[in-house]
Amino acid sequence: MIDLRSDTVTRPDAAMREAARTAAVGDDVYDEDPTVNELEARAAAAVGMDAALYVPTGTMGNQIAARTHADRGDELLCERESHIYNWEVGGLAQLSGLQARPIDGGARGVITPAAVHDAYVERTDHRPGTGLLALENTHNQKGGVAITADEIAAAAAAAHEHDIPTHVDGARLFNASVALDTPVPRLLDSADSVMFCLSKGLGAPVGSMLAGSEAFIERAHRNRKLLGGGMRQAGVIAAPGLDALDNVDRLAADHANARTLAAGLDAIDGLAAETPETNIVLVETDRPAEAFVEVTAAEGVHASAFGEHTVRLCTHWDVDEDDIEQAIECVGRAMS
Ligand SMILES: Cc1ncc(COP(=O)(O)O)c(CN[C@H](C(=O)O)[C@H](C)O)c1O
Repeated sequence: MIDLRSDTVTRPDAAMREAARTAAVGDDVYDEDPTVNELEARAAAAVGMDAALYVPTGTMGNQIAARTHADRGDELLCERESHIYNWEVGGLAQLSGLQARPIDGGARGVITPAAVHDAYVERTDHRPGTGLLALENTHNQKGGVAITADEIAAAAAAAHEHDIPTHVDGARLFNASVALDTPVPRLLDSADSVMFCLSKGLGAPVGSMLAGSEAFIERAHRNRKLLGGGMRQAGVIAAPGLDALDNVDRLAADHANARTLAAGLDAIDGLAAETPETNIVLVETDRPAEAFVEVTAAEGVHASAFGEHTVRLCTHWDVDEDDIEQAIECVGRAMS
């Protein structure tokens, strides 16, 4: 089975397993786990922010950011098809009492300064004020679109005109960095916080990083405990994350495989796939997406239904060029 459902399915390599086995550990609730502390320092440096916090999942990282930046009853501006709005179980409302105000970011999921100004709400006795702007890079639902540093900075600058912070859901930010040949800190020039995943294309089995100012991370640390994310000897799962930070350059192979996959699928009757910007391929199919997923699974390829006639396939480090060629053949048989 060639598993292209997501890059969340990546499995740790031998080096990661050895790092986990030999990790120095301590009680991270008391900030005494040396491996977690090393990972947090390296992650902060990698994104150009003052501090970072190790969290079990990207969802928790985003939800901690929302709760830390905004107050109960605030509005959070986000893109209409963003993960924080669509795929986190209504956590903004459930966990933080926030009201999401989704903005249509168009074909590429880019929120413009004008859209920020239009959506901003000043807090009054009648209106909930805007408390946070949440951006997403790369944009998952739009097909892994890599949003440029200037586009991120322009939206964040508009938010800052209203004294609103900007959080970047950077689950795949390193994919954007590689695709745009832009250093990650440049992609975050005007952002106030970022969450990025170690557990997706970077290959770690568990974990994401939330980064921002020292003061923000101190408050986020307490909100992580509130949400049950205070961990003990977490060095065992954090150690592979240190390896993951050394894996960034290999993302280019995932992007090349995605381009090959998209071209191969686009040549199959009944399918249409645009050239991907990163590791996510969106395929429009002439049959219901669920039916496509079912028949391709029977032929040995796992994909994800991402819309009525839209299927998502993600490349990642457990899939090589031969797998991609095989996947194209399998889908061709499924469509014949
Ligand atoms: C942009 C973005 N931000 C946050 C998350 C949440 O990360 P985790 O909670 O799964 O670690 C995801 C995971 N995305 C998963 C996937 O793509 O298969 C599913 C949809 O939740 C994401 O794509």
